[in-house]
Amino acid sequence: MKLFSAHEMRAADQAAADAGIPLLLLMEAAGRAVADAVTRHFAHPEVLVLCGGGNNGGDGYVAARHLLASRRVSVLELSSAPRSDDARTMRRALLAHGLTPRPLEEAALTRALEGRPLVVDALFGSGLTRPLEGEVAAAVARVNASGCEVLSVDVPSGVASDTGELLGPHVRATRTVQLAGAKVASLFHPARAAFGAAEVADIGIPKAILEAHASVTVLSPDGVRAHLPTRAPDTHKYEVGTLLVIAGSATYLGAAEMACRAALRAGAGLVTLASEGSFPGTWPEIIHERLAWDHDPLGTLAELGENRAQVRLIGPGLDRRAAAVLPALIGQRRVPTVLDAGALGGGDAWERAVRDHGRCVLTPHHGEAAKLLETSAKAVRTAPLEAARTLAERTGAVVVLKGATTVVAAPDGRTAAHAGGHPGMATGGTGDVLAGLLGAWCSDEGALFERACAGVVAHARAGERAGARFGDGLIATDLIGAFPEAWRELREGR
Ligand SMILES: NC(=O)C1=CN([C@@H]2O[C@H](COP(=O)(O)OP(=O)(O)OC[C@H]3O[C@@H](n4cnc5c(N)ncnc54)[C@H](O)[C@@H]3O)[C@@H](O)[C@H]2O)[C@@H](O)CC1
Ligand SMILES: Nc1ncnc2c1ncn2[C@@H]1O[C@H](COP(=O)(O)OP(=O)(O)O)[C@@H](O)[C@H]1O
Ligand SMILES: [K+]
Repeated sequence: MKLFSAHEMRAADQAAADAGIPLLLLMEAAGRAVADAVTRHFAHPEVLVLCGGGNNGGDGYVAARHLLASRRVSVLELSSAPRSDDARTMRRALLAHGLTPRPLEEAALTRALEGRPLVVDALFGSGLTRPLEGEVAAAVARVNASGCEVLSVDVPSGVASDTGELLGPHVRATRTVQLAGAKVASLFHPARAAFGAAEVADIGIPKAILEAHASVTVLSPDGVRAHLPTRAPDTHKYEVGTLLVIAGSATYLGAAEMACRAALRAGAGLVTLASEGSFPGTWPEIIHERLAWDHDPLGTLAELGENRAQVRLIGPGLDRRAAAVLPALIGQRRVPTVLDAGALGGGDAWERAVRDHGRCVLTPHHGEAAKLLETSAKAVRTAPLEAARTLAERTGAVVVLKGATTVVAAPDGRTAAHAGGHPGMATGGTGDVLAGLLGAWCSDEGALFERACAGVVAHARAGERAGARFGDGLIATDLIGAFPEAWRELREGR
């Protein structure tokens, strides 16, 4: 499934019109899809449709007409003269069926809500240009306070469709029928919550046109299945990807260990941890190589044979002293290299090393991305798609921008987003687990973007499984425990 900005959606509409499918046809399909969703999900005998002056209101008139056959329908409208020609046409069609919209005034709305109807919110869609205020804002507040169930058309009115940020008063929908494609706001918090249950309705725009106009893919288990690693029955450990993990410090040895454990559970052929100090070795499968950051660490690492480091993961819990050699360390081997946490150093030399390397995967959270982009974490949170794309373009690396919704961006512009997982994953170490499993899965250097996408979905699925068991009290090692079953579910399409 694709994710659309308002601009991309308008371009797709226009392309459909140019190809011979006028907007009026799309509006008819949109309104019918909304009426169908009402029939499928709500039993209310009474439906109150609120129509704005744009095309979103036009969809509302169409839905009202289709619902007349099965429900008691009333329509309140923001302006008695809709601005768009198509919406005007649809309003006339409704009049022809004997239903006359009334002005959306305070007294009329209060009276209508007393009957506890299902409210169909067709006030504003993707054409919102500024926060709601005045009478409209008051009407939205009244609808929210009424406790009535609300089905929003395309976007909950007042939510700006291109950002997860909430700009002002908005409808809190029970369900939203998005038209033709998912909107950016439906995937990112906090706006995501305003959509309630979100679905996408096909309104007759040809698939090829939709594909050509959207730049972001919404990740799903079905979408990444083809990119899960598989192994031949006669394979051996040096063929499925050996991983060198350069990580850990006296304080953060656990981060290194969790990354190594996750990599093993994600099928790495051999996992070697290079860190300073002694390693407790609670998992005997992890091979430990001692490293001294003050004494020729690059020399020690160079001595490790090629076959021990077909992929590298650098960063979880990394000793601060490693910062001095990071650029040289990144450039030391040209194998796929995942850079996480302490290895996301930033600065000119670091950026050059990452770019020259050309096979890196960066896994910043919002704070780390902000540091790399020399901006604020708030700016990254407000525009995560742009932040991930910019970083990927600047560094030539695949970027996994982590958060409640995670964005994956490739230097060639491909972008994907995933809103899975569980809020319990907001706990120390879950990022180390992701880094470890990406290390295991990024052995296919021709498909770093695809493997990163698959890893993000599998990690989130493990979080969902662990969340179902432990709730908000889940801890990072629970993800490792849940991972094999999550991987199997993805593979088998369960
Ligand atoms: N491909 C699609 O997705 C299709 C979308 N259609 C509908 O068209 C909608 C977009 O239509 P429009 O572009 O007409 O936009 P809207 O229907 O969202 O309305 C925007 C109108 O309200 C005004 N406005 C914006 N913000 C305001 C504010 N805060 N206070 C008061 N007035 C404000 C604008 O000037 C504009 O006239 C979609 O959301 C969808 O419902 C369908 O009708 C057909 C196809
Ligand atoms: N509310 C949430 N919902 C879903 N996933 C989340 C949520 N919060 C965090 N995550 C996921 O958990 C991981 C946290 O990573 P990170 O912040 O690097 O943690 P740490 O550095 O402690 O390991 C990321 O993969 C992120 O996508
Ligand atoms: K709406």
